[in-house]
Amino acid sequence: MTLSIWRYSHLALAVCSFLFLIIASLTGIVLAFQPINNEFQLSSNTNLNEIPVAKTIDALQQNYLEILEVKITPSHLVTASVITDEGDLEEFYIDPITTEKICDIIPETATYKFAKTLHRSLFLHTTGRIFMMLTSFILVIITISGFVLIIKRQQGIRHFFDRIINDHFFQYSHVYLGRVLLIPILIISISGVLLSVYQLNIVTHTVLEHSIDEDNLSEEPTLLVEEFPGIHDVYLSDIKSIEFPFSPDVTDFYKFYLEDRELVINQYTGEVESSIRYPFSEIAYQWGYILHTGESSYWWATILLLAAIAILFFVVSGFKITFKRREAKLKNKYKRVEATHVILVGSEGGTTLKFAVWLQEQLTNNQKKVYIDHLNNYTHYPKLQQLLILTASYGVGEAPSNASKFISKFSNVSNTNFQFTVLGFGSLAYKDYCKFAYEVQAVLKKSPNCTPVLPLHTVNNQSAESFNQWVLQYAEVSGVALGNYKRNEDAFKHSREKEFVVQVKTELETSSNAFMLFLKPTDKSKFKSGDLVGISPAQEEHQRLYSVGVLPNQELVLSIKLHEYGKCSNFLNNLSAGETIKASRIKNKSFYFPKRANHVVLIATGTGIAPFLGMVKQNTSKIATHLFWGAKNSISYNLYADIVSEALQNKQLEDFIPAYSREFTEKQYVQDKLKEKSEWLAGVLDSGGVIMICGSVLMQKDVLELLQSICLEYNGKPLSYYQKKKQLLMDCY
Ligand SMILES: Cc1cc2nc3c(=O)[nH]c(=O)nc-3n(C[C@H](O)[C@H](O)[C@H](O)COP(=O)(O)O)c2cc1C
Repeated sequence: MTLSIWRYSHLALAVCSFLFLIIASLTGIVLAFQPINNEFQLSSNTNLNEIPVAKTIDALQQNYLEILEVKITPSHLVTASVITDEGDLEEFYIDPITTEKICDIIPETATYKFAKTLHRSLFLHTTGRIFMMLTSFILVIITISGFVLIIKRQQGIRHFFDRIINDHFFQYSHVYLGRVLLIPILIISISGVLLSVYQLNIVTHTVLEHSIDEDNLSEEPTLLVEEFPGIHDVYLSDIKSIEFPFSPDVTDFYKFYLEDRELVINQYTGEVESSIRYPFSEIAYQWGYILHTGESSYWWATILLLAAIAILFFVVSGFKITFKRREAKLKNKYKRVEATHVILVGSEGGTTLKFAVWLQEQLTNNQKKVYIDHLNNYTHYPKLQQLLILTASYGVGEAPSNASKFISKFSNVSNTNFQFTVLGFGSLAYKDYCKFAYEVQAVLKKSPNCTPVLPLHTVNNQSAESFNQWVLQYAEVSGVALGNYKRNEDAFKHSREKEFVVQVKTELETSSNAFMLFLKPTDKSKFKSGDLVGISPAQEEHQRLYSVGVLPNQELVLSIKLHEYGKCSNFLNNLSAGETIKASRIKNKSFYFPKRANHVVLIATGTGIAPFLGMVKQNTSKIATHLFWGAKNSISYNLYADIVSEALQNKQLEDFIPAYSREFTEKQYVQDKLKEKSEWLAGVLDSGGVIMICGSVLMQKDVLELLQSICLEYNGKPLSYYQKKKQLLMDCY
């Protein structure tokens, strides 16, 4: 709930102000160039904090007839207003030591002037200034709410700079840049408000009143400026400007405007006749000016420039994220009161909605009267037969904002007997994997008039494969013909299809119903073990993905389970050596064998062993590698025996630990074998070792639960700690 308040305020404020933010950023980019440009054109190596101000005044008085004023610009350049020997009043940049003219003051370009007025007041005078002040203020709140959202997303301030988990480009970069530029943007916006407050005269500049006893002013002893006691430790870097005495009258003074105070100096004796510190408001204004304009430093101006560009990017990416959330619209053909099948969705980022909308379409095609809605809108459905819930988890295993009221509503609304099924969408990168879906399942299960049609099914990282597994099970129990959900093609980068020659197609191993296929690319293959290969059994058919191992001779090893009605597995099973097929590579960078690790533990069931066969064969640096493999019986092992035993002999594999579920009277699963080695596994993770899991999601779920308890018991850390450090790699389907 709190998450959505922050999110809505972040979004609502951005929507209200985005036009002004775009104007402010674009003009800010132009304005930031001025200090950078000046600095490049006139930069000198002179260090103003090494030049006593008296020395410069002395030199000026020798070189010019009369001096009116000297200014130090925020970018540390020195200008002088002087009367020249020709009697002309001129203002120019001077060398701070010789006081010779360097060049005329560079006039502001028309573009700069235009940008400045637009930036400050939109050419609308006071009204425009008020708008720009409000824009700056809104930007402060947007930045703060963004900061809170990042903390919530990263699950705590301690994890603020941790890896950003599983997201599309715009979401990822929005968070990434937000973290990097948070402080500069906060500074820009706060200082913008401050400057506007002064421009609008809400706060006025303080005029310091010096009270000097003019009757007691002395002209004795007359000293050279160099000997003035009042300024002997004042350097050019301390000064903003100096006004020179207008006449030789003792009541005309040198007026020094320093960073923190004003000094009035007797032009004869050099005594300080008055010194007044600026009030805090004036110092704050000065800082606000320097920080907002970047005029004091080339580096800061560059950061401001980047921040202004980033604000433009935030506007674009923010809208992209919002539109993505709203991409899948919930539209209904049937009314709530006539629906027999109700799909309720819990989604924050919008991806779960896509799965739900697809399911609605499939059920409608099967002549079901379907009604789809957000979980929060749960209500009475008079004809309800089946309730299908698809929900993501957020925060720390909490409900997405459109599902936060579901559990309380469920206990207050009554529906007559109905069946239900819950599908949890989540990410194993979070320690509370699909927790909200489990909560929903538990609540429904407790209710006497609800009957589950299937056990809870979870989908990691929006895996289409995993969702399709549920689709198959659901189709079977409910007797409806559902299609195959196609993954979002953007999520995976397919390369072009290429030709592969079948080297070997093994016989079908009947106890596991699996076979192996060895493919050789016709050109230079760039596959790596762990990549996926996409094969379509016929044109127009969508690709099926298989995890591949790559042998040292660049042959691809695939291990395939034959499904009775599986088009692709039958197509592949009917191949023979010498035939050519087309396939494409899908890079799977997050599932490559580590280049460096003291131990690697490989865990697979059934055909999930394929990528590991390639990995061990290419383990030339002989990293201590341990393979746990689960299957029905030892006969299933025959398919892989040659490769595994050769790797064991060559020390590319340290040990092979099989677990057979139907070999002995006592069933053994891969997690049982892992449990026997709990302490050792904890040590492997603690010392930087890597665990890789490939195979079924059901095995994956059990293994992860076990690893989680091992990590907590022995290392006092959750499994997600190691996952974030890339010590847990998974490819399960
Ligand atoms: C900030 C944030 C927090 C998340 N927290 C969890 C969590 O606690 N448990 C979980 O299983 N998944 C978590 N996820 C992953 C999402 O549930 C998962 O990506 C889901 O598919 C998103 O679906 P949606 O786009 O429909 O919201 C989180 C994702 C984000 C961005």
